[in-house]
Amino acid sequence: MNGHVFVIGLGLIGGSLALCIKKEHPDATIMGYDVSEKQSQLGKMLGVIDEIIDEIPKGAARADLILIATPVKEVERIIELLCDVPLKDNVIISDAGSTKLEIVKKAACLKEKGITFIGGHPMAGSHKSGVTAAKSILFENAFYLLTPEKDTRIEDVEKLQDWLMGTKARFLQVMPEEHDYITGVISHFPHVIAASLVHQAEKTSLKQNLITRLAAGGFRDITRIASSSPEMWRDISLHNKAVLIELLQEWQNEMDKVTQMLQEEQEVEIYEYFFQAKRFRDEMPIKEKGAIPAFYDLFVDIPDYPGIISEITGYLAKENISLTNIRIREAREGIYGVLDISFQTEEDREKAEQCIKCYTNYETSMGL
Ligand SMILES: NC(=O)C1=CN([C@@H]2O[C@H](COP(=O)(O)OP(=O)(O)OC[C@H]3O[C@@H](n4cnc5c(N)ncnc54)[C@H](O)[C@@H]3O)[C@@H](O)[C@H]2O)C=CC1
Ligand SMILES: O=C(O)C(=O)Cc1ccc(O)cc1
Repeated sequence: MNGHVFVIGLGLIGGSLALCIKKEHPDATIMGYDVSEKQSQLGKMLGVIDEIIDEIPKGAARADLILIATPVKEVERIIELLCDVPLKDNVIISDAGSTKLEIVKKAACLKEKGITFIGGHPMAGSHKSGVTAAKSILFENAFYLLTPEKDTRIEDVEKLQDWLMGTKARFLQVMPEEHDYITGVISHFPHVIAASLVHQAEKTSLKQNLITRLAAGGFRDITRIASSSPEMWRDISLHNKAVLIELLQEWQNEMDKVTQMLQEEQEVEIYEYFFQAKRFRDEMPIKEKGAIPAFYDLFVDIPDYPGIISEITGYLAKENISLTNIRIREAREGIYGVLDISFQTEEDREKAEQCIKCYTNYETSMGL
């Protein structure tokens, strides 16, 4: 397709969407605006966008497609602004926010002006932020939820999907309320729990300093998402507070039951609690994209001695496994470091894990 695409918010998601659109529609002009000049400059330097826009109205007036990929409270403010500026009659506006109900409500002013707004949410991403983390394969095979209204023209939904074809995502239409409940359960609530586990570890580590040093494996996996942008998650939590409060109440009731099972040493019930959780989780299509992040990173605990990186990359090369990036993430107590190796596919990551297990005794994990 030919035309002007205006991406507002050049972070992980906005940058990745821009790359996907450029790949599929090389004749399109991608304009980008970010409140942070640094992100805009980086976006241009990395070839994520063709043109930097310095004020939203300037880009909006020329756009055939506007994609808003800022934190969700900012999405609302930007929609308000777009309601008051000149736009092309046939422009399509969409967003990538993790919540939909408040955003779709806010977009009523666009509808009054005869402008098409279709809520969107690509269900893949990561705890990383910023345009430098953007990549065109981020959404491949992931679900991409759209929330058109009953009277949204089918041609407009199709046009939006055509623009977004390069994501190679699977589009699915849902109602905004339904969207916020589902993502509340599978994404927003787990985020609150991950943050709470980290808080608990921090508090307890004041009394017992071995806690942070020994926190690895399961703790690392279950809390990886707590390293995501606090600004983004503040906004998501406020937008979806009704769902989150309901889920927190249910969770507290369940934790009361677990407390009771432990106090009364109810062996059978405790076994069942873990068994039923394992059964349901094992049946979930959790390996599919959308359920897990699209960054195929493998973390390897490595001893701190010269030549360790070339030793590991040597093993991977021997097995013909290509990596896309490698860096040391942290050094612990001057003894261990964590090597963060990124791969193009899940298959490569799994092969690498086997390879490192085969050649070394170093511990590996999928999340930091
Ligand atoms: N990170 C993830 O895995 C996913 C995030 N989302 C949603 O996508 C949106 C963007 O998230 P990320 O790209 O991860 O965040 P990010 O932090 O990487 O990027 C957000 C960008 O928006 C910019 N920004 C903030 N306010 C702005 C404003 N008023 N005008 C212009 N730019 C502004 C920031 O400077 C930043 O560069 C959020 O709404 C988030 O809920 C959706 C799917 C996955
Ligand atoms: O990092 C992860 O595992 C994520 O779950 C990323 C993510 C964050 C927010 C979304 O709305 C969708 C996906």
